[in-house]
Amino acid sequence: MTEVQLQEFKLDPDSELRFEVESKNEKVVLEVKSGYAELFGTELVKGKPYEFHTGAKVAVFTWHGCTVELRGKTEVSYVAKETPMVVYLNVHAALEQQRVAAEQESTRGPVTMVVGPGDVGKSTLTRILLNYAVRMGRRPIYVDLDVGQGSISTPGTVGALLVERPASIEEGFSQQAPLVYHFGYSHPGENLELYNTIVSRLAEVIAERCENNKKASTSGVIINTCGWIKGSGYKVLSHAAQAFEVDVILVLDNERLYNELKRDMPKFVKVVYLPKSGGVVERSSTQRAEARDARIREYFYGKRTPYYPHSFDVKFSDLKIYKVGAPSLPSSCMPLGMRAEDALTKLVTVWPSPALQHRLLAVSFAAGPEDDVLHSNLAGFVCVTAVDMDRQMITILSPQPRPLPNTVLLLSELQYMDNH
Ligand SMILES: Nc1ncnc2c1ncn2[C@@H]1O[C@H](COP(=O)(O)OP(=O)(O)OP(=O)(O)O)[C@@H](O)[C@H]1O
Repeated sequence: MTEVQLQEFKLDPDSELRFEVESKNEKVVLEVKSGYAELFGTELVKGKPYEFHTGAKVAVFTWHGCTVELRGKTEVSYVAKETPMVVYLNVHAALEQQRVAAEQESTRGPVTMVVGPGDVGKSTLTRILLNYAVRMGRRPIYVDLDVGQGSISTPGTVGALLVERPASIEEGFSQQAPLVYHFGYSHPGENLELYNTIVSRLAEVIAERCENNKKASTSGVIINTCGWIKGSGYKVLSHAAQAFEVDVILVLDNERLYNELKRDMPKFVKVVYLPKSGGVVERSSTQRAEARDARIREYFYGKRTPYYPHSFDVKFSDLKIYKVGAPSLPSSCMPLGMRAEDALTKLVTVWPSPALQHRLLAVSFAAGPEDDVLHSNLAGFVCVTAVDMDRQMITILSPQPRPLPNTVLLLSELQYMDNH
């Protein structure tokens, strides 16, 4: 029997324990023995074991001091005394003041966008701010515009959630009734026109929902974005800021972006520069691809709580599969009144073929192709596991048993090999 590695750490107030689990099929169990600690804004329960698996990069922070035990093999584990948590807490306090004002004046709470290059801790800061807000009894809306590493639904989508309780340590925010729109790629640059269209649509729907939900409206919105900040990436961010009518932009660790936004945003938008945490771990493109894959696997099979997806056959004739975006033609070849960019948001019929194998298909809520498919949110995703051209059938992996809730499906570039 191999011996379980056991480590105990005594943390002073305002410090954090950072650790990473790297080895394949490894499991590390964390337990707070005494004192108080939190993980990215969620309080840890004393004496309760929390499990972390391969790929986890974690920080256990304490405001008051604590003793923590780790069981299992960690590649890195150290205590850091320098953290930006006080600065992040101050940001939370400032947002909270705006929420109080919004409540008193029956106006909208702060709409905050977190921006910065890749691997600076944007998702982590978003999670911390949402957790702090919900711990104060707020019901903020979490928007994720990161189509590459997003945590709502699957990669290749933008989405929003109403946050009603702190993120679970092991599973993140509860994914009940998310609002999700199809993009189909892991980078916004693959179809800027479509990306901007769905971001505007998401902003519009959230504004409508806030009108009917005063609590969510005064609690405000926190938006996580992609790490693409130069050239067209900057334009995409500016467009999102405009679409969501943001009040605050938090810029993590990039002075150039901070100065550009300060110069270009209207005066009422507060642009704030924040340091990144020294603990944020940089990920290689392979690790990012692996994280995307793990996210899709989690969508079908669950993380801590296992899900049991269904596999069934569907006739080609029972499906209407579309891809968004026709090849763009030069403007001179377009019909009068149409822009070349319009082609990028057009639906193109996809005929089933073996090329569909392993591809994700978004199940739309749109009644038919004549309906506004791009502006309709998604019921969910299925993955094509086999295509039988002889029987004219595809086999799909679906979170729900048959029948599919809708026959309008949108093809995603993202793939998933189901070898569960
Ligand atoms: N203080 C910390 N200590 C240890 N690990 C951390 C800390 N903060 C964040 N991390 C880890 O670093 C990784 C990158 O952080 P995060 O995903 O927040 O960055 P990001 O800027 O959103 O990345 P992306 O460019 O993919 O959008 C995550 O795995 C996260 O768990």
